[in-house]
Amino acid sequence: MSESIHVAAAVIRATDGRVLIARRPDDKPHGGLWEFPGGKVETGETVEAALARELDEELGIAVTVARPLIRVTHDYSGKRVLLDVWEVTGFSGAPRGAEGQSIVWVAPRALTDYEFPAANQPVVAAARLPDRYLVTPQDLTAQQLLQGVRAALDSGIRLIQLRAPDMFSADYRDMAVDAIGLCAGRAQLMLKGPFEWLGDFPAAGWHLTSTQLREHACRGRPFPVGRWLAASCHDAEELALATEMEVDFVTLSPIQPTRTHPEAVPLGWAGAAALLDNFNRPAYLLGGMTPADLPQAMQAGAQGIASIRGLWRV
Ligand SMILES: Nc1nc2c([nH]c(=O)n2[C@@H]2O[C@H](COP(=O)(O)OP(=O)(O)OP(=O)(O)O)[C@@H](O)[C@H]2O)c(=O)[nH]1
Ligand SMILES: [Mg+2]
Repeated sequence: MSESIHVAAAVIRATDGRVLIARRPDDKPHGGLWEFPGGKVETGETVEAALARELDEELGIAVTVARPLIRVTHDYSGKRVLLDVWEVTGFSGAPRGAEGQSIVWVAPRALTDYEFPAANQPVVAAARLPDRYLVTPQDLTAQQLLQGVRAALDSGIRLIQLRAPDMFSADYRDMAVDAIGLCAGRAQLMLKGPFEWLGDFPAAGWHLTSTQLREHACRGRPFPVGRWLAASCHDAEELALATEMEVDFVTLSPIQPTRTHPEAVPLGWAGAAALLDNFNRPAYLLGGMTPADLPQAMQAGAQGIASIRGLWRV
């Protein structure tokens, strides 16, 4: 396989959450499309150094805080590009189009209104997703669950999976309607349930079990891009199925031993990092994770952490 071109790119985030994008000059490859500022890593240069140099050259800013966000490999008709994307949350200077390019600050959900090069779809997903994914605990009443969801929203949680494997279907469906109402405009709710329910909750995203993934992956995405689709993965084979099904993001588990699945063999940090190295979409590490694990999860190539006990406040 040919060497890929290593590119450092930045999702630059303002304190209000908006993201900076730039329009590629007409005379460059993918001219006229929008991009995350950045450019090619030079020989002997670290990615972080390349990122700092490119953002100085292209925008006239100096990076002070950055974290790895996502690495995406893409094949542009024979030319392989490795987009090494960092989230920049601290910088000095006021960004300007130093090479004459237009720049614009965009709310994360509005990023989908802009046209990016083909490699960027998972990068746009990563830029829109938070670093914490709350999964609700089992063995609670609907009232306890909704109270916990309210508390989570107040604590800043923006992505929630309504998991209640022991609840009767009718009760789960009623609770889902209430949870969708609570989350409206504040957080993205992901539901879990049979495929037959997909059409019943259009405001909610869908989180597939690994069993559903194995069963349905060959048929591709069950609904178009624009509504969030996620899947639970545990190994390379399931990650490959998630790619085949074109999910927007995954959970990868278990990282550490957990009470929910005591029989499962943990992947460990190194195992997770190795799996994510060959995976091109945002992934949340799950299994014994707490917010204190966020830096290490990001170093392992993850979007962040997913957790039940580590993020549940009541
Ligand atoms: N910076 C950047 N490059 C991207 C993105 N998406 C994407 O496919 N690319 C591709 O990555 C490669 C790097 O491009 P670049 O043109 O920014 O490189 P550069 O700043 O070093 O420019 P130069 O070659 O004119 O010196 C190009 O093939 C470009 O199309 C993106 O979001 N940001
Ligand atoms: Mg560039």
